[in-house]
Amino acid sequence: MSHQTNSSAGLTGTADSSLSSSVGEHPNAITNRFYTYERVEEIVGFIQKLVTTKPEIAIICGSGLGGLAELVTDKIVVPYADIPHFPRSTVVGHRSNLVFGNLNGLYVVCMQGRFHPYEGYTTATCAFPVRVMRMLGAHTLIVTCAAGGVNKGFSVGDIMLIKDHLNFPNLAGNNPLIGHNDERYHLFPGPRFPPVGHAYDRAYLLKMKEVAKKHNVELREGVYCGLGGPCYETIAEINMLRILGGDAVGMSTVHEVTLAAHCGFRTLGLALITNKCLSDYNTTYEPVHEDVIRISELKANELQQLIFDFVGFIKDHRT
Ligand SMILES: O=P(O)(O)O[C@@H]1C[C@H](O)[C@@H](CO)O1
Ligand SMILES: Nc1nc2[nH]cnc2c(=O)[nH]1
Repeated sequence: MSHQTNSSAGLTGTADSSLSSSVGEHPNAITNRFYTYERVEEIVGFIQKLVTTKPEIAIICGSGLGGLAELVTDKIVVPYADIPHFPRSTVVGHRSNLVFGNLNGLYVVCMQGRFHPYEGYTTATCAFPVRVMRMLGAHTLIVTCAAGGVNKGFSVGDIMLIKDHLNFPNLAGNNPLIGHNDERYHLFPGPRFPPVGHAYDRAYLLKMKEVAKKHNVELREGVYCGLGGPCYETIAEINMLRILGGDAVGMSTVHEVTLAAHCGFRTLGLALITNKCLSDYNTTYEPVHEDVIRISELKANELQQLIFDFVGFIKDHRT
């Protein structure tokens, strides 16, 4: 099964000329003109021919955390390469599959591999699968990521509940919602000016703390800083993030959660602290991606157990 995909289409502006507009030449506007309502619908329709059960939970697997999808039973694996118009993951530690199946009693869809702006994708392209998963029927998003520990009290291997984020690309005028606000998403018509103050669901956060307690896992809680990458941070940048109230730093998540808030997902965010961040000019240690993957894989079981139990909670408390 193979379909002609055009992963760069969202970047290069090869969208239909009929969709062109005299405004919005920002790359995200071009992406959003490419990933139109019809195109998202087409992708959803394609997937629904292969997967007839509606997923309730959408899970995005961070670097080295794709093993989460292995917990799913009665799996249907749909490679990104087979899905029309879908981008590909190009980063070590990220596969390129949507994995559907049962997780602790609920039907889920896992993104086994995400897209990052440093791969050359716009933040809108990176985040658009969130809309696909919402249109497939999911109401809850569990987003996971690897991150550096900005908070000096954090240790490598800690799991941090994301209570809020600092979205640096957004602060610099790069938001995945730039472009036409298409109100045809009638199941989840996000407003032109969406609030994101409660993008991370408070009740979910509290529930995850209970789940962790049962497993004797001490969770951290904090603010995730989303930067563009691919460079890890300078010492001055880490010092700045600390002053701004950041606890962990990464290169993903914030654009996904922005789109999730727009389309009405309830979101739980978990960051695995895979490395310390540079703190002073005498430190010789620098973060490397190999360490990020190694620590993620080492801690994956613990994170998977927490998510497995959390999904069980959602199942028992569905309205
Ligand atoms: O995809 P996530 O955010 O889990 O991965 C982080 C950010 C970079 O992709 C990579 C750097 O090591 O890890
Ligand atoms: N930006 C950033 N991303 C990461 N992903 C994992 N560790 C790090 C880090 O230290 N900085």
